[in-house]
Amino acid sequence: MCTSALTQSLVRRSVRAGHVTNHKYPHINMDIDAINALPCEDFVNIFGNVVEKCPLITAAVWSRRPFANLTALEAAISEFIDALPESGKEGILRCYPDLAGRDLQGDTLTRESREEHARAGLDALSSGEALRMSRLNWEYKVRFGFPFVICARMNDKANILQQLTERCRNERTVERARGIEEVKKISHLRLQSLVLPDAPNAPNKL
Ligand SMILES: NC(=O)N[C@H]1NC(=O)NC1=O
Repeated sequence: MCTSALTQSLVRRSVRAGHVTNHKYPHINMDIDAINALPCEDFVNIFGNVVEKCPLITAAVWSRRPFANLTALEAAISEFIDALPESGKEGILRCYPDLAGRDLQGDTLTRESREEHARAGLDALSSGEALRMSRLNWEYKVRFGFPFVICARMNDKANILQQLTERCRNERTVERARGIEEVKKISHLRLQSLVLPDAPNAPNKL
């Protein structure tokens, strides 16, 4: 297991209701004070995939400590994203894998994304659904130059297919903003499940 996966697994196992010992730091509790005290490397190991494959955002936000609470940490991530030029926002969208795409088939999704796919039933599509999803994802990407992004944990596969069909008809600026809204929803749930693993939407409830 790589350091990042190990740290995340330790934190998931050891953090309960935001106040239980983190095994990597036996002397501290992983409440907001403990999060604020993390060195950058560990902060990034734990929170680096809150925005998919964008640990740079986590490393940048680390310098905004101390955070009053988890909401403040989430707000710092959102503000960082909002301050990016449009090309930066599109870059973030391009870091997300296609839903039910090549990474799912090749088992190369990140842990978070794999759990989100499973939550929406995207790992169990019929061949007809898989074909439709693949065509629409391709059509969307050709039209906009970035992949369709939606918070899978807040939708089921039927809903995702419907949204994908409808959103293909939008203007590029509308879709860029819409995609970033979805990125923030995904980040919110990822943060919650890291720090509050007993939350109703946490992946360990699968
Ligand atoms: N393309 C896309 O929306 N991907 C993502 N959505 C989600 O909830 N997890 C992802 O990886």
